[in-house]
Amino acid sequence: MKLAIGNDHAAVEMKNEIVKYLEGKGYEIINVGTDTNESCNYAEYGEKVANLVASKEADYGVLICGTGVGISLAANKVNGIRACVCSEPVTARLSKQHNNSNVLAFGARIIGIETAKAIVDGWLETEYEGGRHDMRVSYLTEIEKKQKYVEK
Ligand SMILES: O=C[C@H](O)[C@H](O)[C@H](O)COP(=O)(O)O
Repeated sequence: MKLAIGNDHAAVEMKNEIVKYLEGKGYEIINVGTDTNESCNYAEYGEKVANLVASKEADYGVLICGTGVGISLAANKVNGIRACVCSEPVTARLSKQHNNSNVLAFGARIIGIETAKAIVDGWLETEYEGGRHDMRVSYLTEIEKKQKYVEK
């Protein structure tokens, strides 16, 4: 499985740990995050990962910034992306099972590395359930198609 990973300056160390952890488990990683502590814009990295997932160059995306919020907001602007910020594994699992999330986000300033690993494990191990959730998840795509308010 191919995973795209992105991060801003707040999450370089955690990104490196997570990349090492996931590579150790056999995942192929496309790292498009920053590798320096120089202040940068999380939105650029959320966009990069989202585009890799939307274009199917990656199966899933993992995003890390200070809180996970800004970088997931950016990813969710890309059509087809369902990015969820999770600070514990139960929400991460349910975001896949019920919401078919395709991008996982969390905050390097919010959680520790062991929680981050548990969140990533739970999310990657869980499958989308389908069934009653299909029409709800499909409606998210319908919202994208209906979008008409463009901020200039
Ligand atoms: O949602 C945004 C992220 O948490 C950023 O990592 C954070 O805003 C960066 O903050 P600072 O510029 O103070 O390092």
